[in-house]
Amino acid sequence: MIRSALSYPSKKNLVLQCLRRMSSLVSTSVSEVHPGVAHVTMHSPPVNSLSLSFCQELSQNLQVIHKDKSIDIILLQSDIPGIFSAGLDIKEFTQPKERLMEFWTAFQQLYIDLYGASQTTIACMEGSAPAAGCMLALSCDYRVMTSNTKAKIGLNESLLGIAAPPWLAQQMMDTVGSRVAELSLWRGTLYAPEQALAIGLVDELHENPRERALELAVAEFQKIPRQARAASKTLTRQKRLKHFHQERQADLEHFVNFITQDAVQTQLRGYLQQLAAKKNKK
Ligand SMILES: CCCCCCCCCC/C=C/CC(=O)SCCNC(=O)CCNC(=O)[C@H](O)C(C)(C)COP(=O)(O)OP(=O)(O)OC[C@H]1O[C@@H](n2cnc3c(N)ncnc32)[C@H](O)[C@@H]1OP(=O)(O)O
Repeated sequence: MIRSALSYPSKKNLVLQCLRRMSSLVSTSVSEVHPGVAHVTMHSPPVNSLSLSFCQELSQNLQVIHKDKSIDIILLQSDIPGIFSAGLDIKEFTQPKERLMEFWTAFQQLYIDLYGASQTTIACMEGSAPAAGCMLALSCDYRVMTSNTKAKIGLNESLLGIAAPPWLAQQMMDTVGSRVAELSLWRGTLYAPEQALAIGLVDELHENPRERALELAVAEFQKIPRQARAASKTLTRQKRLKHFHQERQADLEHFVNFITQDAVQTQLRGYLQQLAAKKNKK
């Protein structure tokens, strides 16, 4: 039987709660929901867009959990209805160079901390996950998405006049195959849940992704020896991570050079205006 977080006022739980209270961190919370299973919950309204501080905070929380040997499964979720994460905070793209570098470095680190986690990670998506929101999901080991057709997932960067970084494009290729990824990337396709399931971008649809993820964690994944799960991950991810570390500095320079181009900045401003206009029409 699955019990609620409050049923487990374990030492671990208290440590995690104290850590959160002691820090000024506010956009993510961590709680042990079942022995060995931690929820990492994103709550940065309105849309969980990944700003510099949000990336840093999420990373910091993941690093705390990584060191905690009592946690072997992480469930990544959002408490904003209809949204998993809107991806990178587009306003960050218009900042001065120093800040852009800090921002991208934090985003790279978040990828390392999530994709490279030794624990088993499950993305519980109750809403949309465009672009870097999709990166968060792709970095997890398993993806459960809502069956609500309003939710969308995919890499829509091309529609902003930009392109996904090579390592994110690679994650898409690893997950759905080269040809589907290639088409998705240049079209900027955002998939409805049934389509995402059909191409293998998500693993399961469920009316209640949180409930399903916890059930999977306890009834299925925890039954597989922890060290075997971690070793299997190493088999498939180590090469990618090694390459990423080798290319990290070049990736940073590439990002800054690309995003500061006048044509790109014009496109991004136009995209932000489209978002605002869409909101005004509601
Ligand atoms: C070889 C070439 C190599 C190139 C290397 C260069 C690398 C460059 C890489 C750049 C990588 C980018 C990855 C990204 O993540 S880009 C971000 C992409 N994200 C999006 O396009 C999402 C846009 N948002 C939406 O589609 C919708 O908001 C939503 C998530 C579906 C939610 O819809 P909903 O109707 O609920 O909400 P609203 O649209 O009304 O939005 C509410 C407010 O939130 C603001 N908003 C939304 N998304 C973002 C965002 N990503 N960043 C900042 N702000 C965002 C929106 O403007 C509203 O704000 P307001 O209340 O102030 O009006």
